[in-house]
Amino acid sequence: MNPDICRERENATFNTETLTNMLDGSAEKTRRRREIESLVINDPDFQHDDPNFMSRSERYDAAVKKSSQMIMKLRDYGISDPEEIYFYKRTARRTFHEAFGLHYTMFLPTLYSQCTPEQQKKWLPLAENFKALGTYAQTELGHGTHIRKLETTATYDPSTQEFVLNCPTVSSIKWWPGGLGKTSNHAIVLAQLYTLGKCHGLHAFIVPIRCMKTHQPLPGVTVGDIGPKFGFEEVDNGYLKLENVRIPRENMLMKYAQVEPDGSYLKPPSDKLTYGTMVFIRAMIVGESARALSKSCTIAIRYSAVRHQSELRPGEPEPQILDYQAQQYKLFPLLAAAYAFTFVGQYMSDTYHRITGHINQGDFSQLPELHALAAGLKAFTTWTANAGIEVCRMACGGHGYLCCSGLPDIYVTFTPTCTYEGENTVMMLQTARFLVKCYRQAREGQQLSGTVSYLNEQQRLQPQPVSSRPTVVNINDLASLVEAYKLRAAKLVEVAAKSLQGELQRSISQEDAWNNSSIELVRASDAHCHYVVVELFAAKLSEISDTAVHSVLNTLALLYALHGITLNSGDFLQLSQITQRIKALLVEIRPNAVALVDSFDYNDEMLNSVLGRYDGNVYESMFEWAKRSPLNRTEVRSFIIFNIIQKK
Ligand SMILES: CCCCCCCC/C=C\CCCCCCCCC/C=C/C(=O)SCCNC(=O)CCNC(=O)[C@H](O)C(C)(C)COP(=O)(O)OP(=O)(O)OC[C@H]1O[C@@H](n2cnc3c(N)ncnc32)[C@H](O)[C@@H]1OP(=O)(O)O
Ligand SMILES: Cc1cc2nc3c(=O)[nH]c(=O)nc-3n(C[C@H](O)[C@H](O)[C@H](O)COP(=O)(O)OP(=O)(O)OC[C@H]3O[C@@H](n4cnc5c(N)ncnc54)[C@H](O)[C@@H]3O)c2cc1C
Repeated sequence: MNPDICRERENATFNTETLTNMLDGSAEKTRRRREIESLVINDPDFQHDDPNFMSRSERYDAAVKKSSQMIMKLRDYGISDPEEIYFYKRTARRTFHEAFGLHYTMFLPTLYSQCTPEQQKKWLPLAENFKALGTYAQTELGHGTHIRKLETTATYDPSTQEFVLNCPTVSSIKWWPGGLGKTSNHAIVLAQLYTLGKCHGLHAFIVPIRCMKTHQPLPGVTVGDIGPKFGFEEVDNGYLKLENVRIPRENMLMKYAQVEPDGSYLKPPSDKLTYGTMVFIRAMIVGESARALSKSCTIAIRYSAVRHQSELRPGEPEPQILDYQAQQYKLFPLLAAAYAFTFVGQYMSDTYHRITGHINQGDFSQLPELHALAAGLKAFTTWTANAGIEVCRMACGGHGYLCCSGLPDIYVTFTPTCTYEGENTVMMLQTARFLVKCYRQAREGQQLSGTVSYLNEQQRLQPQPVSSRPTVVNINDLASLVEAYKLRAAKLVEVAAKSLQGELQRSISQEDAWNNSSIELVRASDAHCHYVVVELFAAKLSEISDTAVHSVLNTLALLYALHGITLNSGDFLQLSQITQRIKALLVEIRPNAVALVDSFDYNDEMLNSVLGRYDGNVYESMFEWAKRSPLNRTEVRSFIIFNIIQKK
């Protein structure tokens, strides 16, 4: 064990186990999570080669093998609780995606949420037993964001009681679905429904694409892999062209909208229910942001504790790089954000399940807020985490650029979360749409509840303009900082609403007014989400009884809030003390930095980083890893070089 890292742990002011238990929910939950993780870590079947030394095809093959092994093993262990399955899989996957990822994350959840009981009876046994292996095929070459314009059609033929599916143009070819290229034999296809000559918009259909016996593409189906990407090398994101593919009427997901045998159409209670799976994944991605950022911080902070570089004072030994204020300023606000997002992720998951419970009872009233919250927080947390991972990588200097640091893999695997499940700017604009609506309702005197209840104050504080209200009050008091964020959000929502109003007064169309105000609208959403994160962090603190853990998390929460103010200082009143206070907080966090990342409780196998190793023995491990590079298998690799040298 590296002596520096041992000393860091000895000097921590709190018990990491207590904090880990709190993050997990209880000591028992920590015990069970670790038990599940150790099933993977101690399993010789999961000691695969490092994917970085494999070709793309080898990576895909290894991912398929791993996915099928996971299915068998989960069955053997009798693990069936979704959360426990998730623990098992994320340990086995480590930083990467799994070959059957879309089956779990989108295909199955869509069947659970959008099938009738009869459809569930047919499809769930097939899907849960992996006879029907599925993906979610929505995006087309020509349209990803604007799904109302998707071109794939499903036309009902009452004479045979079938839907006929077609991708009529090149731009309508389905493009991107994970697991579509080679793995899946079924796809949930989003298509424009036509019945009795009328288009009823997007609906979801279960489409068999490959033979369940031979795995060959079915007639009318052209399907394949879209080629290498920035990351996701083990995933066969695919293309799909459907030409007159017939499926039975019962293959339309009919929990909400229905097509009767004679072709008559029954409307759903809300046409946005078809988008439900996206809301689910957006809500879950918030927690994934926390995981990617906490892993990156674990690597960068542990490494910064063992890395010595330069001189602080002449003649003295090189200090740990974690002692440089500039290094702390890079990493500790990200560490604070990782904790904040962990709590926000838990909140988002709870909120999703609570509101979905109401939706299942026929109460759709909270769907708009759920959509706005999931869209906004997905965008807010993925943007921050995405940028933060790169900061962590650069904070490790040159070694951060090596794949064995783990950071490049975390980055390339995480960065598409800013694009998939709704491109982030577009998601922020969806949240803004909800905020502006709420703002107008509040101005009309309606009482708002939930995360937007602060907009009620617009009325109370009139005629005083929001922009002239006092902002930051007490920089050492979290409640006061929450208030500052609330006022900033209220102010920026008002600015956006007024920009829209101003544009409309110039008698341009609603749509152009919206487009001309989109910078203000995105800023309003960002401020709203930032407020929600600070508020939830503060709320979490009130649940913590352990004094030492409370104290260290309070320091992190203050840092998160104050650092956010400095990044957006134009929106707050500038307070000269804030930078000084931030510096003091960095000093406070310094002795606990390693213990705070230890509390995330990533074991070495999951972290997969030579720089972030628990024992801090980074240099020995880097050398061992380098020896395994395929280029080192022979001393003379390229005979071209050999020939050149010989000619000289
Ligand atoms: C047992 C199973 C256990 C499973 C366990 C799983 C555990 C998972 C854990 C972790 C998972 C983490 C991550 C996993 C990663 C998986 C890999 C993912 C791979 C990627 C997949 C994809 O990308 S799928 C494709 C995604 N595509 C999109 O997101 C498209 C984005 N576009 C849209 O959503 C819409 O087109 C858009 C919202 C932009 C606009 O829609 P439109 O119909 O045009 O609406 P608009 O006119 O703007 O608004 C009308 C009205 O509707 C409201 N609204 C819009 N969307 C929704 C919605 N989704 N819900 C509710 N309401 C919605 C909108 O606000 C408007 O309202 P009003 O203002 O009119 O009231
Ligand atoms: C790794 C990966 C996996 C994926 N997996 C799947 C999958 O399994 N299934 C599936 O169906 N899809 C999948 N996708 C596709 C993904 O959902 C889309 O790429 C995503 O929804 C964004 O759509 P787009 O690519 O059309 O981007 P575009 O919408 O073309 O965005 C391009 C730019 O235009 C801007 N823009 C677009 N519309 C607006 C607007 N209204 N206002 C302001 N700006 C706008 C955006 O902000 C962005 O800057 C995957 C994508 C990736 C990268």
